[in-house]
Amino acid sequence: MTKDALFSRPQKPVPPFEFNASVVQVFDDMISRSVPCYRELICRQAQLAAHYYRSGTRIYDLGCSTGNLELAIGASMKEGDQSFTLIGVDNSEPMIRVCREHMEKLPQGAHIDLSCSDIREVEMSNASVVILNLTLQFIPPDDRRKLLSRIHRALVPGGILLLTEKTVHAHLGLSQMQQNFYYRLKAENGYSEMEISQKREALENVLIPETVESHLERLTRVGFKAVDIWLKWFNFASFIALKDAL
Ligand SMILES: Nc1ncnc2c1ncn2[C@@H]1O[C@H](C[S@+](CC[C@H]([NH3+])C(=O)[O-])CC(=O)[O-])[C@@H](O)[C@H]1O
Ligand SMILES: O=C(O)C(=O)Cc1ccccc1
Repeated sequence: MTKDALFSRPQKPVPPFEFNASVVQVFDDMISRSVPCYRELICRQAQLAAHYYRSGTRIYDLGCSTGNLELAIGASMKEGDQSFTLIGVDNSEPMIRVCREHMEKLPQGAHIDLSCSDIREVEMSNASVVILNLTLQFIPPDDRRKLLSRIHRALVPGGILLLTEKTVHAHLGLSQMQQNFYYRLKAENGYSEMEISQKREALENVLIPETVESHLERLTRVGFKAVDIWLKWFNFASFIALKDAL
């Protein structure tokens, strides 16, 4: 795994963050050192996907990156010896290229289609599971409700959305405390003050977090009947939203 040192040297100015070939090359190191509980997120969301998957339907992984969830879902399904159909979508061509290489490791029975597209444009239907794992935060806020509404419509009865996001808190003091603990985690994971500061600048207006309350309100408004927060770490939250209350 290539170590992420993309922000270790001074950049003047720091360019806006993008999922280009340089980021893809260090992505697995970057995300595992920058997202708290990342391995837990991958493992449990894969198990949840296997639990709720219905034969004859689809799983959509929106913002699939290098395919970590695809591989974990394959492993979880293998336990139940299920074949499944998964559509992975990402608009970064280098990401999809690496994801395609990783799909070679999937067990028999996995039917994976990868699409290099914008998730706001992708057609979705007959889904029992849709996953937005750290992706909605990169979608302009004005486009988020329409996307979530399309996801809700694409789900079959009993279908679920798994949504994980970086968040902010409505109370300024709590928000600052959460951010301080987050930057402490990054420092504990080996990032320098310069890397933390330059990454923050690069993500300004690129990664736009919202409050937990905003996510809950929007999920209910687009029609999800039951929502739970199954994991939370300071300024990161993972939601499971059920299309029906059953
Ligand atoms: N409009 C868009 N359309 C399609 N893809 C997009 C768009 N905007 C961003 N992306 C893609 O969304 C992904 C966000 S990373 C997801 C991690 C992954 N889910 C994982 O489980 O490892 C999260 C992170 O790096 O913090 C990147 O691959 C982008 O190219
Ligand atoms: O929010 C941050 O400071 C991050 O570093 C999150 C992140 C992780 C991986 C790619 C892009 C952003």
